Amino acid sequence: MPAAAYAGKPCVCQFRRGTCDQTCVRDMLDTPFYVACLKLRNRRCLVVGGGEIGLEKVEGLLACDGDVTVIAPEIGPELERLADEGSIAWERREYAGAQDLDGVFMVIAATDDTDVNIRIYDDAEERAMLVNVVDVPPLCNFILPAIVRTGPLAIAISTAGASPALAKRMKRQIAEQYGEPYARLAVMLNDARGWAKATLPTYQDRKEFFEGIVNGEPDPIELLRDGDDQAVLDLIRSAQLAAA
Ligand SMILES: C[C@@]1(CC(=O)O)c2cc3[nH]c(cc4nc(cc5[nH]c(cc(n2)[C@H]1CCC(=O)O)[C@@](C)(CC(=O)O)[C@@H]5CCC(=O)O)C(CC(=O)O)=C4CCC(=O)O)c(CCC(=O)O)c3CC(=O)O
Ligand SMILES: NC(=O)C1=CN([C@@H]2O[C@H](COP(=O)(O)OP(=O)(O)OC[C@H]3O[C@@H](n4cnc5c(N)ncnc54)[C@H](O)[C@@H]3O)[C@@H](O)[C@H]2O)C=CC1
Repeated sequence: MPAAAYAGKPCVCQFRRGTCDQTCVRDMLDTPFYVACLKLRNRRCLVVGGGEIGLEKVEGLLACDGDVTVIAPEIGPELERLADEGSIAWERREYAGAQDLDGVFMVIAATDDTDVNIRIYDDAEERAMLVNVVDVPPLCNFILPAIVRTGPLAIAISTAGASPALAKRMKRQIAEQYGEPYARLAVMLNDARGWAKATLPTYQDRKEFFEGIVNGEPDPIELLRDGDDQAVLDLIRSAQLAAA
């Protein structure tokens, strides 16, 4: 019986392994994913396919300052607008093969053609580069989490593919709990990092300084929730005076 995810469309397992026995679905839950935060600025990120899903992926990459190229014979109006304004490069053609991956850091395949998606995965794996074929776990060497992003804070939620719908629900709930005040506190503490490195001699001193503020009384998050940013700046200032 084919995996539910592939109902009505060709199952990737059939292409790669003959008969689909849902191995790919079991593999996912047995896979420990190494979670990292990638710098995309000035790195070439390729999205193959320019429909609704391609657009979603492009927006995620642009939000992280990726240098984005789309390869697709046809793209949607919003992608066309992004190409016209110079935010992305559009190569109006089909995926041509491994040479399209030259100098590319990461490729996301969002075409509606399974054979093309498989080729992209194989070409990328051959080069040991990052590849995600949208919604096809066996053709991904990285998967995308749901993300709650506020200022410098990014909270990533992954279920290892078990349930993207659940990841979306958790995203809503986490966004309600950790929002603006946490992001503002992170920025304020970042402003004190230079001082701490220059003034406090050991890692232990700096750890105590930052943990003292973050976990101290009064609670800086409560102060920020009340809109009292100045009280938090004062808190940091007095911790600096006490520590120096
Ligand atoms: C493995 C992974 C690979 C990857 O694509 O990276 C993958 C795979 C699959 N997704 C499927 C379905 C859906 N995916 C979404 C949504 C999102 N999917 C995302 C990530 C991932 N999806 C990776 C694992 C993430 C993790 O670790 O949990 C999110 C989080 C991030 C993003 O895409 O950027 C984004 C929400 C972002 C947000 O809103 O913030 C929805 C809901 C919706 O559409 O609104 C549904 C329908 C509901 C449901 O199925 O739960 C299917 C079945 C397809 C089918 O049935 O045909 C497969 C394949 C399979 O299960 O075999
Ligand atoms: N639309 C949706 O809500 C969802 C779609 N998906 C899957 O994601 C994939 C993309 O979805 P959509 O964006 O809706 O598809 P779409 O049909 O709107 O776009 C497909 C894109 O791929 C391009 N393309 C086709 N062959 C190509 C080739 N050889 N080289 C380069 N580009 C090529 C097309 O020109 C087009 O830009 C599909 O496999 C779909 O099953 C998965 C989950 C939800």
